[in-house]
Amino acid sequence: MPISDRQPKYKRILLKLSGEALMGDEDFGIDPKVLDRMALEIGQLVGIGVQVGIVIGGGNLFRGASLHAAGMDRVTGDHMGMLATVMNALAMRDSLERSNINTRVMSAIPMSGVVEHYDRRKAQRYLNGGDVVIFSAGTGNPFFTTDSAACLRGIEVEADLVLKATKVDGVFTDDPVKNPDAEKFSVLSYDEVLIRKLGVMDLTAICLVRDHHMPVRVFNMNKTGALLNIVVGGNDGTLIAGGEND
Ligand SMILES: Nc1ncnc2c1ncn2[C@@H]1O[C@H](COP(=O)(O)OP(=O)(O)O)[C@@H](O)[C@H]1O
Ligand SMILES: O=c1ccn([C@@H]2O[C@H](COP(=O)(O)OP(=O)(O)O)[C@@H](O)[C@H]2O)c(=O)[nH]1
Repeated sequence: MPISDRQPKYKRILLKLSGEALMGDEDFGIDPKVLDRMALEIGQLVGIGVQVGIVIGGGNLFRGASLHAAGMDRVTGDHMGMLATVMNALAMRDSLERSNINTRVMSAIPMSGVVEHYDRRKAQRYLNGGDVVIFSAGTGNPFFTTDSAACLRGIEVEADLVLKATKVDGVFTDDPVKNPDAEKFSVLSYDEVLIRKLGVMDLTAICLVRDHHMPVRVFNMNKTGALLNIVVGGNDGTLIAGGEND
């Protein structure tokens, strides 16, 4: 049976796309080819009835910590980083809508006339109606990351799973980009991620999902079809879930 004919395992997911993933092979900015490929894969989920929320990062444009390292005030840098995520969200919406996928962009920072202000109940209504909802501007607060925003929004809108799309195949014993001997985990508890200091997500995000029992799957977005496969019950990447409190 083709995957696209299979029943989804999850009704509602929250997909975290890093800003860097949108760069493709470029050093900065957005590669429209990458956006269109992502739109195609997201459209496959919508096509089998999965409700999709998305949080996009901004690391392809600005990161507060890097701007601060270069001398800028940290909060100003974080504001720039959050605005960068809104630009990415607009580009993603454009690509999704060109693929005939109804898409809403909400922002944690009010931006009247450009995008809607984030409203949880409205977001849930849009998701129930089959629209893709992109949650932009992170949490709206400095000193947080879009990984934390993805976990927060996933918990708030009662997603069944947070999916973190990365450039690597999952969570490893060490950064696989730097250490070719690193080994991949198929399943990990939240506490193992914290105790082993596995750097794939920041600690704030991991603590949040642990406290609210939200499962997270880390997977490689460059593998065509991996996203759809996971949503129909496949085991691509690494599942972070469970532990003593579950
Ligand atoms: N233990 C680990 N397992 C997997 N990836 C790790 C680990 N430690 C660090 N990383 C790095 O984390 C990155 C994934 O995080 P991501 O949010 O996509 O990147 P970034 O933080 O650069 O935006 C991977 O590209 C990988 O290089
Ligand atoms: O709740 C948030 C989310 C993001 N950011 C800022 O936005 C930047 C871009 O987000 P992130 O680094 O998480 O993007 P990604 O790594 O996913 O591309 C961050 O570096 C922060 O400066 C922030 O201040 N608060």
